Amino acid sequence: MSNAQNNSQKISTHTPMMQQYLRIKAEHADTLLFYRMGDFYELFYDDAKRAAELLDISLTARGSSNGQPIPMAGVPYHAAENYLARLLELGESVAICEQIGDPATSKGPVERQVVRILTPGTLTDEALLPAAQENLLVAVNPGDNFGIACLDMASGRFSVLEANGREQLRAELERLQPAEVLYPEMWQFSEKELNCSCCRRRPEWEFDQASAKQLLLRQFQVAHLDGFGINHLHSAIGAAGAILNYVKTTQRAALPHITSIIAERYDDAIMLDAATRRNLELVRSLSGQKTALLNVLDSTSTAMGSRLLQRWLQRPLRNQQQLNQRYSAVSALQQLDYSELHQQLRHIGDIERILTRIGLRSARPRDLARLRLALQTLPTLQQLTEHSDLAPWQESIATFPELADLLEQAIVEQPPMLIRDGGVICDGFDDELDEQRQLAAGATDFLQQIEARERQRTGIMTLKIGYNKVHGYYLEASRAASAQIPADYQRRQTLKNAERYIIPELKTYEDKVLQSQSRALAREKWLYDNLIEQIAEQLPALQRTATALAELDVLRSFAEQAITYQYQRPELVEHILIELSEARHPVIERLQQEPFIANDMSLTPQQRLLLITGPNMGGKSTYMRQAALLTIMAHCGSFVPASKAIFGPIDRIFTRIGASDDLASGRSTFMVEMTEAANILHNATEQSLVLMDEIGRGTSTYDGLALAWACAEALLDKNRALTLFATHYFELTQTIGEHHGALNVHVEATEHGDTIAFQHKVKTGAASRSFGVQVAQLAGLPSSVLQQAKQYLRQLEHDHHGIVTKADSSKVAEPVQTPLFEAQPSALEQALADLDVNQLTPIEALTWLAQWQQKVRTNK
Ligand SMILES: Nc1ncnc2c1ncn2[C@@H]1O[C@H](COP(=O)(O)OP(=O)(O)OP(=O)(O)O)[C@@H](O)[C@H]1O
Repeated sequence: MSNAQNNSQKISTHTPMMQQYLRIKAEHADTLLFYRMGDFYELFYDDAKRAAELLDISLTARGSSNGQPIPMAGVPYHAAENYLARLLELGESVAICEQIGDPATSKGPVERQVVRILTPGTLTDEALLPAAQENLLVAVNPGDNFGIACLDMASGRFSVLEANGREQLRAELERLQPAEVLYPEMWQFSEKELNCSCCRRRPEWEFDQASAKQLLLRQFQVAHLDGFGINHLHSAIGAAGAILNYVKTTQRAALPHITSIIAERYDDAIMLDAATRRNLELVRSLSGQKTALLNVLDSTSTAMGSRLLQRWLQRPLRNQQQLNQRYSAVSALQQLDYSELHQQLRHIGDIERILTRIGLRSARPRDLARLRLALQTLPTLQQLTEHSDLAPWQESIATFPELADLLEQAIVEQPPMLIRDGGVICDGFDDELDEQRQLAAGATDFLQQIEARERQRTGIMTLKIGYNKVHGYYLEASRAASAQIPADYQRRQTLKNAERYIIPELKTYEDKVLQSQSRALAREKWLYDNLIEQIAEQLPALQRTATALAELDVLRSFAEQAITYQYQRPELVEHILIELSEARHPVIERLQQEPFIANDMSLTPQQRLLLITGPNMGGKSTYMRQAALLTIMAHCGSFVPASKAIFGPIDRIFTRIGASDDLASGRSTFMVEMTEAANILHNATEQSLVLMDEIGRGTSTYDGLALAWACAEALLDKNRALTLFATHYFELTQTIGEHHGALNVHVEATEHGDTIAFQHKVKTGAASRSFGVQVAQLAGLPSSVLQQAKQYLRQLEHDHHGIVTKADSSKVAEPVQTPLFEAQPSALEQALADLDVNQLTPIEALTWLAQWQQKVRTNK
């Protein structure tokens, strides 16, 4: 039991302030409570210890209560954001408890209330959010299917879908990379399964479908959910309800920016399983040093554009009409002034998130200044996008001249961070504010006059007027000048080198200044809130504009990339096909110094498997990956690095690339490899693109070869998927490569003496050998080991003539296992071999035959 809980049982023995604290803390047991004390947020008891450890701040004690010292840690109010950001990054949630009563009129401790709970998945504050990434709150509701709801709180984008089984759930969570996941408390999920370090069990009833429906109806102010097309997604509706419940509890405010919910359909997008998403390194690389596809494709001008590009890459579309519309837009943007467009879009900034903060009434003065600039830019953007192929976007960009005017008149050029200190609203915008400000300024002038006069009167030239909260306005003089202080000065405070005095006149003006200043501030705050209300009235239209601008930003980025790196417009057809001419790998071609060798590739139902052989480092993986990356780029609407690219319908992309131990879930390299292969063989269709890189290498030669062979055969004959199959098992070039529907190709390399040169050119036909030893030499293997390897290689080649058979145990260590390909004779074969036909009568022969037929039939 925590100290705080312990103490709360004896709450009445604490000081009144501590009683208040413990009452509030009891309602937020799992959350760190930031308790406002003047200019600090303070944490007590276990919260203090935890925060001190996580933030590396000092742990002290604030007096004692109930006879015990109270552990305390505190952060200054004005620097709280930094600390909050760090805590949230570490997966903590923080309840912000503010003073809401007036200290001057309070009896006992000033009234306090939790005004917001910050959790990793519900952030909207600029300082707490990563600009270039979405920050998603996801709820998972297991039922017949796994209902998934997902909210990007900072933009209001709300979506649902249902995953059919754990594999699909994993794939979706890999795509979404949630910041926080909610699930019903009856269920058991690990952080790894949910792909998130901040998972919360929520009460079962929050996922209840009927009450979830009611919540959604109220949120969207509609009579039924038919218009959203989500009625059939029962578990997902429950999940959406849990999200709304949670967000309402944490925000403690209305959520006007969440205006609709989208049902994501699996058929709309090319499906990518979790392993494929990771392996293809679409938006993040597997290791820190590598570069993801996103990094080379992203030349967007705004953070909201960059986030949209990530969403597009993670969910490539299948609708060819929509894709063609995007291609046409990219072509149009290539012809327009896309550099100027870039400049103008930069002015737009991140209005998506600004609009959310306006909806939540938490926008800061600088948000309004940025919105003003964005609104001023809209007419130019409309002009710059004048083209028939851009009509769908141009029409969605509205201009808001009245709002732009209003913000121009109301908000100063460079407003301060917070409205609290004033100075946000322009002079001349509001008569009453001007009047209060003049009064305050007039009084300040008067104080300056007093200062000048008193210097004159006393002859103390260093005499100055100052102010602090305790003593108000005072006159300060150095202690050395004490003798010159007139009799009407009343001493208020003695410092080390100075004395502070007041005079009655000063007190009178102090009241005036403070009154007019606080009236001006109150008026300013009122005007500011009003302004936000006026903007909020137009929120839906503004959000539509923001969405169109984000899309335009991504399409503009595609156009720029296409021109800079000679990408071509893909062609989409209705029959099954992937045809690439002179294709390049979009990431490697940018990163490496050496020129990149372009290659062709053709997959059709008649030639649906390419068996790729060639030396290590020859470029097999690169060739395969580029096919998948180009397919994904094309299905986002981007042009592709190839002189020509034609795609038929694609339903899924599968990859079995590389291998790593999954120690956390207790799976070995080989187990991971086989699990991924099983997923492919169960699910790939003739419209799927399958990348199989060196399957079987995780086990012994025979098992590996056998498995690779059987997998390739199944992909060819059963799945009939479009398959790129790289292997070092040369035996497959004869068994599979010459199969109907398959083609042998190899990456070229030439041998120069003992070393090897890679041409990286893909050619028809099988490779003759592996060059493994030569590549090992390039890698710097010790020459004694290399010499030994060469000798063993000669022995092996001599013994096996290229085909793997049982090795000679007297010469090399033999892989110990039963040879899979030496089939044992079946019982029937054995019986037939044992049969002496000459000894049989015709009747016996017929009986024998009938018996065996019976046996065979019953066995089937
Ligand atoms: N078409 C190409 N043009 C230029 N360089 C290339 C090309 N393809 C590959 N490379 C270079 O060769 C390196 C090795 O390529 P890759 O990993 O595809 O080889 P691999 O045949 O799959 O090797 P292994 O069998 O060892 O996995 C790449 O990192 C890249 O630098």
